[in-house]
Amino acid sequence: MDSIKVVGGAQLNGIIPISGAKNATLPLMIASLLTDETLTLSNVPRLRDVAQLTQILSNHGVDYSVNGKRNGQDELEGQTLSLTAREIVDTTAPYELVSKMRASFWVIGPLLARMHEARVSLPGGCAIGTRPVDFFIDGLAALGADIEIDAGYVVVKAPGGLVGNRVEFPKVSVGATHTIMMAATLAKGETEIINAACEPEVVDLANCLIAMGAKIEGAGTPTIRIQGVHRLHGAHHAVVADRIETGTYAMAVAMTGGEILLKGARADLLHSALDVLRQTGTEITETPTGLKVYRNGNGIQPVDITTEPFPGFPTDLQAQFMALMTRAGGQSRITETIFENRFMHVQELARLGAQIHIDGRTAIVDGVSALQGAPVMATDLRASVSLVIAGLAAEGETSVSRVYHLDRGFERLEDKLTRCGAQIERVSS
Ligand SMILES: CC(=O)N[C@H]1[C@@H](OP(=O)(O)OP(=O)(O)OC[C@H]2O[C@@H](n3ccc(=O)[nH]c3=O)[C@H](O)[C@@H]2O)O[C@H](CO)[C@@H](O)[C@@H]1O
Ligand SMILES: C=C(OP(=O)(O)O)C(=O)O
Repeated sequence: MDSIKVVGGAQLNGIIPISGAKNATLPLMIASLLTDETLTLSNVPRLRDVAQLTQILSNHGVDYSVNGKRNGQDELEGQTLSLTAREIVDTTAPYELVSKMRASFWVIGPLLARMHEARVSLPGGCAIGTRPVDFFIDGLAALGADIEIDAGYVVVKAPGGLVGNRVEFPKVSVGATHTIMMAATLAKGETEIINAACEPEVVDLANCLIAMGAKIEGAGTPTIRIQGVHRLHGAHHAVVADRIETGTYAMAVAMTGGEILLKGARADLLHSALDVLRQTGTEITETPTGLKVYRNGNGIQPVDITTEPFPGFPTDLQAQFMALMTRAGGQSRITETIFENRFMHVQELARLGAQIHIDGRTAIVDGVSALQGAPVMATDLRASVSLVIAGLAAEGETSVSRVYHLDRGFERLEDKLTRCGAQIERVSS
């Protein structure tokens, strides 16, 4: 199993290209199930989750082809992925495939909308909480589906097709918003989603669905209205920049010092996290090509944060921010409100000398003047990268094991950081 070795102490200077967002790419790929024509996605990141989802989609009958190329500076550009679901050959999404990735459960919406039936295993994904699927079930039932849970599978049927309705989520859910929005595009009549997720990835999916012929208004606000159509057609869509990757590298520079241009990054996708970073003493400037992030030798100021749905501080940056706060000049409080078990990085950061204690949903971090490198274990995707950020600033060598988590969501992490002066390498065993 591969591990990542980081020798801390180097500043980061240079350019980091920001990839297309994993969390937009996955629902966009799933949207290909809604049409028998080709959906072409550009700026697709090379990630384990993307490869995994192509397997799941091909099991349903989706043909796909991938093209990637290098630009003039020998920099890899995002891939172009063409997906064609001319015929759906299987409406079952099996446990062996779905258990590896939470987002694969979302195929339930398009399969039901197009084929009027689906049998989808209950999902897996990052072990950061119980992560139930009740909002999906209630939402699809509101659109007229009969639903049964059978031996770990959600079995949905709507023999006469789905019918638009009002769907109100008790709590904001990104995945349930994606799924109901996709299902509603082919339902009869109007669907209104209340308390919809406003995340940029929902807007990106809505834009792609609109390009495919869907009638959707209000994506990016808490109320989305979808007027069902008879069929969707093929389209070309470029995946939005990854705001979590952007925030992660911005925090890495805030940690090590230096100056980085995050090429292709968009400030409007992560205002709250950038505001917090500015309060820590990091300078962030918008430029025509991306975001410039700079921190000189001055210390890191402690800042309290609470994770919230967009436009609040994202839970997917909580672990990385905690890593940064381990070196702050004082105490900070980090409150996680989205997932009940998303502090697994705390005990690993402690191995590096971080001083953190947990009080319910809040982690209280007392900044230390130095971290010391040590062997640590990645527990989930964002936790893994928080250990890399801590390792970049720790004295000596940090070895992060179980990096397969990292490969789910960070494209060429070692390569991007090495080019900016970090001492980081993958060790295969
Ligand atoms: C692939 C992808 O895009 N993953 C993101 C997505 O996950 P995901 O879509 O799984 O997360 P949700 O937004 O659905 O989860 C938000 C909260 O709602 C709860 N909930 C959700 C559905 C449901 O039926 N019942 C229920 O109780 C969850 O347990 C959680 O407490 O949004 C999360 C929140 O921004 C991010 O951390 C993940 O990176
Ligand atoms: C939690 C994440 O992914 P998933 O929802 O696929 O587990 C994530 O991207 O941080």
